[in-house]
Amino acid sequence: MSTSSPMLVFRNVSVRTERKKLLLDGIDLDIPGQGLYGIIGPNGAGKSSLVRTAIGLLKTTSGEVVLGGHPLSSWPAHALAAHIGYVPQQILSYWNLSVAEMLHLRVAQIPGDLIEHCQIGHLLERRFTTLSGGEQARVAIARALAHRPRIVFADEPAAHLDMPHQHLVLRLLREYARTQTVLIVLHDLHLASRYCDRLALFAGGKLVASDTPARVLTPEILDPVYGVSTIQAHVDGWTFYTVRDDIACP
Ligand SMILES: Nc1ncnc2c1ncn2[C@@H]1O[C@H](COP(=O)(O)OP(=O)(O)OP(=O)(O)O)[C@@H](O)[C@H]1O
Repeated sequence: MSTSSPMLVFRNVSVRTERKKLLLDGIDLDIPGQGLYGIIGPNGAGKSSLVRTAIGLLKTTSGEVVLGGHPLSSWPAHALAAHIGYVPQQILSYWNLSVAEMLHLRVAQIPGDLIEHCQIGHLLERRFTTLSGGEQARVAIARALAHRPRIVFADEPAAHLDMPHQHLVLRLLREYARTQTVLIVLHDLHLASRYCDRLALFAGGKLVASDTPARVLTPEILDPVYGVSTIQAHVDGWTFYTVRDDIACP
């Protein structure tokens, strides 16, 4: 399939839990065959549910997810595992493995440039469970990219990272997205505006807007969704976002 065709398509996708709670509500979205695609929105908006549905961890109640031109439901599990990389929101390891052992579960030969780019060379012999949150996040990103998947899902990979490592990881994912598809959940709107090619804004399980960062990150669109009055500051060509302090958070 060419990089110009969509890599991932949601066609009128709704997802309900067994107790009938609506997690996603009629989502129509095309994710291109390359580029860094940001998913933003308030807590509980449905961002993780979208990612979990895209990789088959949540089943659609109606509508269809199409991955690489084929219905997600038709993908054999081993082919799906080879095609995608996933950085979950909560990174868990149930075994007392070293970082090198964890990565070797994915690939026989760990790419040296990936170790360098994720800055995890000094962590390879450490037990994963003893790492700090930021160190675990960098290992999780290396693990997600190690087998060169066609599409990567990263659910808040920047959440535990300090400022330099946030940019390190965003640059790494943007570089990867030059030829592949990367879908990333972000809360930091500055990072979203600076690194993402396109953004999809979610609220209450619905897709509110899907466009370039400049077109989505406007007070007219953000304020009703976040229930606050946003301010944008422009410094050195970058845009930074915050809220006025004279209003109550929702
Ligand atoms: N299995 C489930 N059963 C019941 N409710 C669920 C389930 N999974 C998610 N939810 C609820 O659905 C809503 C969307 O959850 P989701 O994790 O997709 O939000 P999110 O946008 O990723 O939020 P956050 O920014 O807080 O991580 C939340 O209210 C959540 O509590």
